[in-house]
Amino acid sequence: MLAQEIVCGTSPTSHVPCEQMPAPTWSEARQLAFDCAIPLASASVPLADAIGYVLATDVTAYQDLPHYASSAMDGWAIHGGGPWEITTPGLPLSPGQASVIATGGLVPEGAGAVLRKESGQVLDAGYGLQLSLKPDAKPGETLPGRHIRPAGEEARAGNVLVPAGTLLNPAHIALAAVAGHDELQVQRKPRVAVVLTGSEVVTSGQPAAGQVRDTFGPQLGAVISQLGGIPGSQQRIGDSYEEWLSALGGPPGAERSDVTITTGGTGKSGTDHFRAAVAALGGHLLLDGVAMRPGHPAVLAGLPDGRFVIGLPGNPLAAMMALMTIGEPLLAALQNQPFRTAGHLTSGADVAPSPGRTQLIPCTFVHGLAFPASHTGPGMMRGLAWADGFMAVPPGGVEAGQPVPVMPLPWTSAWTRTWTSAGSQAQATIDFPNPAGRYAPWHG
Ligand SMILES: Nc1nc2c(c(=O)[nH]1)N[C@H]1C(S)=C(S)[C@@H](COP(=O)(O)OP(=O)(O)OC[C@H]3O[C@@H](n4cnc5c(N)ncnc54)[C@H](O)[C@@H]3O)O[C@H]1N2
Ligand code: MOO
Repeated sequence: MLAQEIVCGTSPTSHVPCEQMPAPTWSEARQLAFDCAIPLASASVPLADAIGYVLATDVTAYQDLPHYASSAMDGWAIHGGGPWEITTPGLPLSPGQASVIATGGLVPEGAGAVLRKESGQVLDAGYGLQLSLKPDAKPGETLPGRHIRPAGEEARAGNVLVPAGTLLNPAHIALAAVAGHDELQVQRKPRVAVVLTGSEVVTSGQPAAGQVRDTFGPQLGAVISQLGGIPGSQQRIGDSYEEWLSALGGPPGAERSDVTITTGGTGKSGTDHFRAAVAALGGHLLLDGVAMRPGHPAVLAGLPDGRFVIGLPGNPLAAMMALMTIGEPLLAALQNQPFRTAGHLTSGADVAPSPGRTQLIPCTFVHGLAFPASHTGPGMMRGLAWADGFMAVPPGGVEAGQPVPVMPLPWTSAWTRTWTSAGSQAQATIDFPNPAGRYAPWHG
């Protein structure tokens, strides 16, 4: 859903056309992509379906957890120090009485403790069964509260068990079930359609000269899911304006996406139609180019029906860096997730300056250092394939030993340990919890 105030470029207040403004920096572009969306509506879903969604409303305890005092052992509920006369289970106990109880059973009124089976012995006393402590029973077995799980020891009625904003994992769902919830209110996930463009793009086998093998079709669905979206339709078109118009307009009656990602056609040649098609559909550009490399021609637009369109450049690495710059914060905002700022690691190598633009370089994280990968040209996938994240090297470059902004990739363990398990917004700042592991902590 589009935010009410849509801005372009670096001005927060005016509606200056994008082309008249300097391209925003990488950080500004990320912030702008985040700020231009408001969260999608929430919906109530059955517990099991809520895993992987962001919780929209706190899950609270309807009653104390556990809601009654129960036995932690198989044995006897006892009143007093023994020996005890064994009575009917479930009835209130008077001093000197005991009754059989199973693990999880309701502790009867009057019971001060539970004597576990191994610690007691039963004799027929003639007038009834009598329970006594075994001589080898552990000390303290009859002390008040022994082997009783008191009511409310896990939570009190009204306590917040899972705060709104949490990305729900299976254990959260189990906790909600324990607390008596049947459905949870979750943030709707954005539906993301993909339009792959380019008549030179082929989808199988080895491409001939002048053709390229499609790198986006096989990976984008998974990356969209990893960013919290629901992959929708995937359409392939050539390079004509008519095809662009009809693909962005969408087939009549088709389920509308919240976001459409296009690939290619962000340049300004005769076969690049992103901007013209958006304009013809009554849309407007929210971002037109970013001061970064690769990926500088990336575009973000809004259509009158509330849809966002992300224009990824055709070059494969450029497209993925543009997706992390624009798509990642946009999808986070639509899901009511916090804005994710870059962390910092120490650079393991010098990176030369590139005046006026941020260099996005796939890198590996080794013992707290970030090492730029090789094979990171805008059209290459080889460097990214082995990377843990990417460096966002400022225009002035970076020297080995200096801190450099870094971000994890959605498919690496670094991402899992920083962001997808972040829970509440307050916990969502980047912090590696395992400094002893391969990934050392980020510097602030
Ligand atoms: N005169 C200029 N030319 C270019 C500029 C510029 O500033 N001035 N910028 C260059 C940069 S940087 C980029 S990035 C690209 C952006 O190009 P487009 O978004 O218009 O993309 P295309 O021209 O359609 O394709 C570029 C490149 O990517 C290949 N491609 C396209 N789709 C796929 C796919 N599905 N899988 C793999 N590869 C794909 C396509 O064949 C081209 O090689 O413009 C530069 N030019
Ligand atoms: O920005 Mo292009 O994205 O360098 O390949």
